[in-house]
Amino acid sequence: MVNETPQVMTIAGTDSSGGAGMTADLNTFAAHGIYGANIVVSVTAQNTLGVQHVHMLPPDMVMAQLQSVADDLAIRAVKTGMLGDAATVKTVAQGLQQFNFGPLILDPVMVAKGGAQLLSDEAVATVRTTLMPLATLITPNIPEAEVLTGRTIQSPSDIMAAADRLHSFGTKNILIKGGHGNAHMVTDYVRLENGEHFWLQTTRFDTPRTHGTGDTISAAITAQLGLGVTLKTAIMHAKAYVDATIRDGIAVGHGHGPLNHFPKVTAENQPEVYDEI
Ligand SMILES: Nc1ncnc2c1ncn2[C@@H]1O[C@H](COP(=O)(O)OP(=O)(O)O)[C@@H](O)[C@H]1O
Ligand SMILES: Cc1ncc(COP(=O)(O)OP(=O)(O)O)c(N)n1
Repeated sequence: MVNETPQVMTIAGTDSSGGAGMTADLNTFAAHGIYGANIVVSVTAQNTLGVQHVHMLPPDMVMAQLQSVADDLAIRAVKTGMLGDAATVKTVAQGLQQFNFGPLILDPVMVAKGGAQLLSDEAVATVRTTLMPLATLITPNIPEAEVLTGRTIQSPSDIMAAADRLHSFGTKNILIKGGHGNAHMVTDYVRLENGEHFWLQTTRFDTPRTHGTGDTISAAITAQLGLGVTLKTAIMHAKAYVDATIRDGIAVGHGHGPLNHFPKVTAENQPEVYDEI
């Protein structure tokens, strides 16, 4: 008898250039040796220069995909990426309550690196009220954390206050990603359900080839959870992995280029961990 292959799932939009969204998620799952199911909510015409067109799938088609997977597969962890609009957010929340797909990693994708809006303004409140209470972990970047909390973030204490506020919306664990800006170091902040909190710091790579970093770290966490590690270990592995995907880069396109989802991970990729910064 063959042991069941571990399975995880992404609920996201496609990226025709293959760098972000569902492709980044599936490549990340494959790089971790875990099987990935995929629920498509939107199709984007997109390249490394920007997003040219977005087509949302009807909510009943999203629900039909969720039903099909639930009827047959054994999903151990699920992540959401680009969800686009309030109707889709509501449908996904309904599906996640109806079916058991394991822990939810909520990547609240709002704006692509090129500036295109990937979540409508009215959908932000829906994410807050319907998905955040279901999520095991939310992974906003700084601008997304500002929108979700309604507060400006300018300092480490602002980041910690934002994490507390995000926690008050019902999400158990928080990872605020620090890729935006141009400081010499990139610093992510983690606040866990047990009250533990710490900063993860790595050297910033001075490169435009960072398309899909947010998708990739959240997919790596999802993959690790599917493989059975603790959330803290999953976050540490995922941080080292995303660092390697940038460090061991590839040259594709003329703008914000994609990552190398099959990189060499070395000791250099391990983040420094600080209780305070
Ligand atoms: N230039 C960079 N060098 C090193 N790490 C980066 C760089 N840009 C982003 N990261 C890391 O990639 C992950 C995703 O961060 P971020 O870019 O803020 O997310 P998003 O893609 O959602 O905007 C974080 O762990 C962040 O620290
Ligand atoms: C279809 C789709 N989904 C998500 C994104 C944004 O991905 P993210 O990982 O947040 O990365 P950047 O584009 O900001 O690097 C996208 N562009 N398209």
